[in-house]
Amino acid sequence: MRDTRTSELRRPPCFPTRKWPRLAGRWLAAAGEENLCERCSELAEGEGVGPKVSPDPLAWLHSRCGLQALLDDETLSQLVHSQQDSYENVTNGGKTTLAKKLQKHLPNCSLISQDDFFKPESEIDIDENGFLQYDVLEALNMEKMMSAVSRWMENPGRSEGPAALESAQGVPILIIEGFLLFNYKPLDTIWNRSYFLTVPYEECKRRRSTRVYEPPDPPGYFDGHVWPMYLKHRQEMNTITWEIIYLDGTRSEEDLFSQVYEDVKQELKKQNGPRTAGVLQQML
Ligand SMILES: Nc1ncnc2c1ncn2[C@@H]1O[C@H](COP(=O)(O)OP(=O)(O)O)[C@@H](O)[C@H]1O
Ligand SMILES: NC(=O)c1ccc[n+]([C@@H]2O[C@H](COP(=O)(O)O)[C@@H](O)[C@H]2O)c1
Repeated sequence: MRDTRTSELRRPPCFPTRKWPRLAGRWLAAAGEENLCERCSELAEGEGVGPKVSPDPLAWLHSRCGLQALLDDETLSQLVHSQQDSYENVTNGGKTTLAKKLQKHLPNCSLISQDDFFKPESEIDIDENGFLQYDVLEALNMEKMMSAVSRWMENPGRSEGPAALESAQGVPILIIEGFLLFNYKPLDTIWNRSYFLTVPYEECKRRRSTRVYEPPDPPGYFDGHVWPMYLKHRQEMNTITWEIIYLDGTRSEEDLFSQVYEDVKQELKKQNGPRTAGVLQQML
C-alpha cells in the first residue's frame, strides 16, 4: 500500500481528525490492497471511505460497488473494535453515580438529570433497521428540562426536605448530568464548570450490557445506534470553545469524586453566587 493513499482518503465525519489517517491506514493494510476491487479503489481515492456514522469503511466500499465485503464479519469487527480502545464514550460512564455523590457532599446542591426528560416511546423515531432513535436530542424534551433549569435559577437552592434547611447557608449549586448536554446550544452559556466522563468502547459496551433500559436494548443496538451516535456527537463537540475537564471513567468512584469535589470547592472559593456544573457522562 502506498503511503500517500491514506492521506488521500476523506475522513468520515464520525472520526476525530487526529486519528483518521492512522485508522484508515490500518484498515486498508489489513484488507490488503489486492482485496480491494478496482471500483473500491477508485471510491477510496475519489469519494472517500465510509458513510457518515459507520465504523466500517471497507464494507461500505463494497456495498457501494456491489461486491460483498471480502473480510468476514468477525475479522472486520475485531479490526474496527481494536481501533476504539482510546475512544471516549459517554453512556454508562458513571455520570449519575458521580453526580449523586457530589450532591450528597455539597451543601445546598440540586441535581437535574437529563435522563428524566426522555419523550415517551410512541414519540421516538425508528430508523430503517428498526432501532428506536433514543440517542439524539430529538428524543428528549429539552424545553421541559430548560424550564426546570430556569426554575432553579429564579429560586436557587433546594426547596424540599429538612436537609435543605440544614444546608441553607451554602452557596446554591446546580449539577446537571446527562449524555447530550454539550450538544445543546441553549445551555452553552450557563456552565461554570464542565466535566466529561470517558470510558473506552469495550468497557462502555460491557457496562451497558448489564443495564436494563425501558424499553430494553434490542440485539445490535449498541453498535447499530448508541455508539455511532456517540461518535457523531463527540465530533460535533470539536467546535466547543469553553474548557471541559475530561475524566477517566475507569478510575474508582472514590477517585473521581475526590477530584471533582476538590475542583468544585476551589471554584466556590474563587466566586460567590449560584453555580452550575455539568457532568456529561458519557453515554449510557
Ligand atoms: N467509577 C466507576 N467504576 C466502575 N463502574 C462504575 C463507576 N461509576 C459507575 N459505575 C457503574 O457503571 C454503571 C453505569 O453507571 P451510571 O452512574 O448510571 O452511568 P451513567 O449515568 O453515565 O449512564 C453502573 O453499573 C455503575 O455501578
Ligand atoms: N430513559 C429512557 O426512556 C430510555 C429508553 C431507552 C434507552 N435509553 C438510553 O439512555 C441512554 C442515556 O442515559 P444514560 O447516560 O444514563 O445511559 C441513551 O443511550 C439511551 O439509549 C433511555
